[in-house]
Amino acid sequence: MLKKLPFKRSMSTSSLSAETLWDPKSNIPDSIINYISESNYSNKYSQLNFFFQLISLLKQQKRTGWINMGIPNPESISDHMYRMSIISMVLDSKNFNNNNGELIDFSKCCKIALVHDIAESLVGDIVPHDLNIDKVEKSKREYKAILYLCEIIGKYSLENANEIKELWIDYECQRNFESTIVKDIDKYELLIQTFEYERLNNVRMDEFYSCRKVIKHEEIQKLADELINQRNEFLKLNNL
Ligand SMILES: Nc1nc2c(ncn2[C@H]2C[C@H](O)[C@@H](COP(=O)(O)O)O2)c(=O)[nH]1
Ligand SMILES: [Mn+2]
Repeated sequence: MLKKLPFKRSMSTSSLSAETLWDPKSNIPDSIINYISESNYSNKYSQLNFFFQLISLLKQQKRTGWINMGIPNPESISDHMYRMSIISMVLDSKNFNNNNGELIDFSKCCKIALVHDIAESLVGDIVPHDLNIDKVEKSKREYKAILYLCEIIGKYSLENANEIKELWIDYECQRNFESTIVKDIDKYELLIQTFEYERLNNVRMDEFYSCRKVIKHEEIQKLADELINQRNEFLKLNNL
């Protein structure tokens, strides 16, 4: 169950590193860099304001999967994470069983949903099977990006920075029950959005439904299957 980061990680957090030539700072657009001179970095509030400007990149960047399909006005990365956090708030924990009787912390699911793609602010939204960037390089870049983002937050609150970093690693390594639920929600949310774009554009995008087979938790399988039934009705009605 415990999956490791797909690259070597030394034990002590202080010397963690992800060997890649890619540098988070090189991906910060001039629109942000130009308005924050080095001198303004002096206090913790300017650091936090800088971090919040970096989060804007999640609101601005549209999800690559939709761009590649030519979907007009596609959702952003943060749109995706927002609905995932709402789904985490609504799901009934009584319908999830982690086999060892522990209570599932859905507020943790909510937090994981909100941070799981935060590194994409600087790395970008890389689609599965991207021919230019393999999974290991993607993970290294995202890990370097989360360390960079949390270093900035840490200038204001080391505790909160560490929480965000650990929640992100929870998801990346799927190292607890909550993160496996959020992984399922990530796929289910993609299905919801796919069906919505199919209806809006009167097209079918079959390839996105392949993610149904990796949804593990029965409650989310039920939600996904109900959505797919509705989608199949839509395809029939519209001869697609
Ligand atoms: N063309 C496809 N794109 C896909 C598929 N599954 C996900 N995606 C897209 C959606 C996002 O743009 C990006 C990754 O999303 P994460 O939430 O995992 O960061 O890839 C697919 O089957 N086909
Ligand atoms: Mn995601």
